[in-house]
Amino acid sequence: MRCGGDVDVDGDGDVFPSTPGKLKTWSGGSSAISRHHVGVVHRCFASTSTLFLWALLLVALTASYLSFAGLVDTSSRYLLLSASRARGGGGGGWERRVGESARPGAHRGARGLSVLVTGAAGFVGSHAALALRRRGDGVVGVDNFNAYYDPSLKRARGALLASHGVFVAEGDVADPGLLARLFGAAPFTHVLHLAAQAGVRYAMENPSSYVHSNVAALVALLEACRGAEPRPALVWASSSSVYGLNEKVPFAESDPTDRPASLYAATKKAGEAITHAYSHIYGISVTGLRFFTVYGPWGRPDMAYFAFTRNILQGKPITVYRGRGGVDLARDFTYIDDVVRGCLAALDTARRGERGPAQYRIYNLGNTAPVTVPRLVYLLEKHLGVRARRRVVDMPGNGDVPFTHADVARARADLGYRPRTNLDAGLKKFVKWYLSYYGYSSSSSSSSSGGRVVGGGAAAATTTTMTTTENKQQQQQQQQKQNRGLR
Ligand SMILES: O=C(O)[C@H]1O[C@H](OP(=O)(O)OP(=O)(O)OC[C@H]2O[C@@H](n3ccc(=O)[nH]c3=O)[C@H](O)[C@@H]2O)[C@H](O)[C@@H](O)[C@@H]1O
Repeated sequence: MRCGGDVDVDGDGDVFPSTPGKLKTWSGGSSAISRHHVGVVHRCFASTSTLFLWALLLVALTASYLSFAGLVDTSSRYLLLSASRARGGGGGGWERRVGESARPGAHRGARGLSVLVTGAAGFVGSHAALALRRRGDGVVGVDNFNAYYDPSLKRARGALLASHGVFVAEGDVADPGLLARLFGAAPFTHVLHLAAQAGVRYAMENPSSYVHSNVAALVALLEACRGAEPRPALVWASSSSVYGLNEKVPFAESDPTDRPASLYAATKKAGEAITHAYSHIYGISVTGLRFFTVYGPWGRPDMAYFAFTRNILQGKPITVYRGRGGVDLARDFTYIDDVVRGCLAALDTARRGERGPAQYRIYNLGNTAPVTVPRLVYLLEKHLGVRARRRVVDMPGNGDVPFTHADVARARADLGYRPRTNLDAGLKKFVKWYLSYYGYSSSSSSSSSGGRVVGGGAAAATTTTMTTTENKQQQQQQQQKQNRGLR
């Protein structure tokens, strides 16, 4: 029995009992119920004006509840949105900037691609993003600017992209919220996925970073791609390291890749399997590019050619690994411009939105001319004009492989890929850039750990210790050239 909601349980004068069960315990006999009933009815409905007041109270309570619920809903949505914006480094204009940067140019000859480049502040990513922008494609970058190597170098690449109108969103590709915002803000036709945890030997120090960046982030990206409208074609960076302990040379895409020598290689191999599954199930066009030891200006400080240069200039010894039986190690060192051309050709030839099975391709992008590590050191000495202090040691069991050598027949046939730069010419360009960026004695870029620059290493204008006025002028001219482009 309810009047305005409740009945007095304890008979202490409270009108509103809390539960029907309490009503039962209270109702000792029919007369009691009846007496109480009558009393309550009497108290509740003693007059019409009381009834009217209760009705008014009810209406007011309901109205205030509804407006409070609406307020809670609105404000929680607002808070969620704010949190997600903060994560994406955004603000009011974030979506607008993504949209503008993603829009292809309208000039004649433009291909009209709209490309999301992950790892855009990285070595290959920054070059590829700028090359796309230069030919008129829409480009948006994303990068987490992590500290695997000197983040100031990544910031400098990012600044260069910004000066060419490429917006780089700061965040982790493994964050589905960030990806949802990016895909919500622009209709990307292609994704060039270059974000990764690179480096073969660092996997022994920090294995989980490889699982996070090379596996979890890849899956997050594929999930975003499959839900995107239009659905973008994916071109991504695999690695020559997938050939692992393979001894047949040159390495062809059809060779077995089931004996990885490092966790890095294993995660890249896993990436090939994962992208195949997504391509098969969801019909996503996928192209995996196996890069062969890419080097060049604006390169990665953790790689041998870069770390050797730094040490040679500082008069520090370099460690040259030697293979079993004293055999020199060799790499199919590939110049950055050749790799970028391969990336753009892969994007241009990716088929999207067709009926039938989705395109799934794998290509080697190498130089087809392996060079030994001692020869690399000799070439660096030549271009730097400084003798290296070598420390030759047996190759430690750290995931390294003795040699790599690409067969690029497939890439040549399908992508028109033809590497043009030999190691001598490429290192000459690298050394020129290095000296213009760091100067002849780059003290602040010197602290290293496992070949990684841990701190310092900003743009030439702030870090060089060049001594002569002539050098300073030369450096300023080179800096101006850099501001016009990466190469
Ligand atoms: O091609 C690839 O797939 C890989 O190429 C490079 O890996 P790596 O070829 O090992 O390149 P470096 O680390 O620059 O080493 C080049 C050569 O120098 C040797 N090395 C390296 C470091 C050192 O201190 N001394 C030394 O002799 C290595 O053993 C290797 O033979 C990249 O670091 C990987 O991210 C990439 O995926």
